[in-house]
Amino acid sequence: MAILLIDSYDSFTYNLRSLIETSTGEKVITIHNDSIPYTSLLEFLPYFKAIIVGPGPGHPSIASDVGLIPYLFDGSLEVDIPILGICLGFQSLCLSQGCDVSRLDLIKHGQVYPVNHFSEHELFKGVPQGFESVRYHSLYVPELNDKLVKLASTVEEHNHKEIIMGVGHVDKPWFGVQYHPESICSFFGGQLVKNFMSLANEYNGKLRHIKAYDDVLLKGLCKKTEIPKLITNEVREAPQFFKFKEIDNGKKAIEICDLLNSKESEFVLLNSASFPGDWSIIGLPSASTSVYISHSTDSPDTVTIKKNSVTTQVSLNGGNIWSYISEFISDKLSKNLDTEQGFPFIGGLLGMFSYEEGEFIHVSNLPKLTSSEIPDTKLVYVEDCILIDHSTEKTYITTLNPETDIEIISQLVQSEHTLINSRLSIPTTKIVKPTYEEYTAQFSKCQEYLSNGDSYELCLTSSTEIHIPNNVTSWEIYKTLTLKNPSPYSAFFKFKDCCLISSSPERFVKWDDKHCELRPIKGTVRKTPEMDFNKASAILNTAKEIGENLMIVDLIRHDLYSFLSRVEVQKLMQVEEYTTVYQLVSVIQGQFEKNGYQGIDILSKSLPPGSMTGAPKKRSVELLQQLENRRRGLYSGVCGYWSVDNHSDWSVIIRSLYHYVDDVQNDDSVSVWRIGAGGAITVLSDLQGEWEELLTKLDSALQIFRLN
Ligand SMILES: C=C(O[C@@H]1C=C(C(=O)O)C=C[C@H]1O)C(=O)O
Ligand SMILES: NC(=O)CC[C@H](N)C(=O)O
Repeated sequence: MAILLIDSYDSFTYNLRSLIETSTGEKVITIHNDSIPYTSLLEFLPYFKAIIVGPGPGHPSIASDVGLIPYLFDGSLEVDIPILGICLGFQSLCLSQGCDVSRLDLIKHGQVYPVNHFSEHELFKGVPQGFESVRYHSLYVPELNDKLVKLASTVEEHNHKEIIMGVGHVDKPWFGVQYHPESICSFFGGQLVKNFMSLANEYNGKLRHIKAYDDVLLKGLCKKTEIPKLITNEVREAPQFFKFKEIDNGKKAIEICDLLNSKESEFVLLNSASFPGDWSIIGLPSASTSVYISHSTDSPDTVTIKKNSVTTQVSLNGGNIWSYISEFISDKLSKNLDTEQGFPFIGGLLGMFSYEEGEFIHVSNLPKLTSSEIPDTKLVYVEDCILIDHSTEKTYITTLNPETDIEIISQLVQSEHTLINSRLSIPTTKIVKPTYEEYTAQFSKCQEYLSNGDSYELCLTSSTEIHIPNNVTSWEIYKTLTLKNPSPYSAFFKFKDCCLISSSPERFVKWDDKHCELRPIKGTVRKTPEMDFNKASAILNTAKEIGENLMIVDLIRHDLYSFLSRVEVQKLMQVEEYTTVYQLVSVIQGQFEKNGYQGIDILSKSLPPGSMTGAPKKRSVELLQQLENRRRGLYSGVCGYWSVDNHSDWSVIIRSLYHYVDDVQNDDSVSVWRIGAGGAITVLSDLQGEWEELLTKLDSALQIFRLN
């Protein structure tokens, strides 16, 4: 026997599923509200003890927002099924019984309120008065009619108005709550679900016969939402070949790369020279063993491979880029090599994925960024690396290739070199920034979507173009940026068709065989001489900043719970200091299970990063696409590595510059580089504040340029 959970494409659904499973021990089958027609669902209903109708964007009266949900409440069944509606589900229940659904005058997204309950109702048994719960809603039910009884409420602080937070039907086994019991900041959510199931069991015992759980039948029902695993084969115990050598070398990663650059030796660099990344990784592509993998969302069905200087187009044969790279690496993949040195990377894939490579984006509706197709996935497989451990200041040369002569690399790295003077600033011929007028119009559109209940938070972003004369090299730009804005996830990737220079402060996901860790940043305060840590902490400890961060923490928990059953928030909203800003950071960890999903499954289904979209993710991405009407390209994507021993780390591409090979002006004498910048817009945002925040973030990279 099971519980049916109906998802309205919300970003918190799997948090709810986990809450139901852990509090009741029941199996949960999840479907979308439009997975099947209601008439087809009818034959499955006798197998379910109860239905939980989850939250979601939109309005309960809009058919495309709620799908089959209204039919559940039309009273046409001979014997009713117990139903608990949450937020949009609650509003749908109230609307179906003839109550109005109106818009709140002060909308609450990600805000904690004390809730009181009444008449000692079973639904709130064991729940104290004034229990804290998170509200994510624009709409509310102002008044109940005689079919529904008020079971809980909260009070608005601005007008002391009571807002209904819980209802029960007078003669049907239907209940609803307006708040989100599954949020990380809600209490007694599990108790509520447990109480609902006791009520449901009591009702079922008297009136319903529930059919025994039928795995095949019910799996057929949820076919649409089940995600296949990307790695299916047994991975080897250890890499086929691995060798390393510690070298005596005082050079920093940037000095080694400068040396390689001066010798025209190819390299890619992940330069985590400061907390929380404590290693720098230099990948050394080689003509014989390296493989370049490119994929463009404009040609979704093929991937371009370059190996031994030969380029081939490979059909994905019905798969996608994720199945391709998983297959590519699967015969090389081994269990974590737990070396004494704790190498994060021993060879494998290094590179990046663009925003458009993520879910829910309809690229064909967007204008192209350059005249030719741009890569949305750009990876290089390398077997030779230089690794620098910043905690011990030790340098290692590593290889997966028995043919590699580590001595040759050691000698190269150890050869005499002084850092070639970096430029204090980079000359530009033109900088095209977003305009305040355009931003104002987009900001007010965001507010409209937020107040209609279509989104709880929208990460609105802009693009700035920088025209740089071609006599300035990308490596020079990198050196200047990393000097002015050192960051934990600094990176330099130069490929034939694109280049990325990142000074990102934000980890997206890191994984090994056992865990994955996500580290969203949301909440930003500019550093000035007057702004110290304590003052910034006070600003970051307000409803606006907490709400922004909380929404993304809940969204990421959902992304992880869609694959894993053990997810933990290890840090909730801590203030961290960076070169130009203070940021509010949370850390969420998920644990992998034996023979279950792995890190690559999570990465493939969690892009774009929630901190760059807002929540609910699907609807927010769609709205942002309409609003921004441009490709974000590498900005808002991720860059990092996947080691063949299944250690992996990806950062969010922000505070970064990027360039595509065709993006040139004036007969190729000037290259166009781009920087994206933006921030989360919520109902508590103010236009001026958000605009300044955007400029602050933009400045973290823009500060290195001067107009010629
Ligand atoms: C959108 C950007 O940053 C994102 C938005 C943040 C915010 O709204 O506070 C903070 C960090 C990033 O997740 C950017 O840097 O352009
Ligand atoms: N969290 C939700 O389910 C929100 C429901 C509805 N879209 C509102 O804003 O009120």
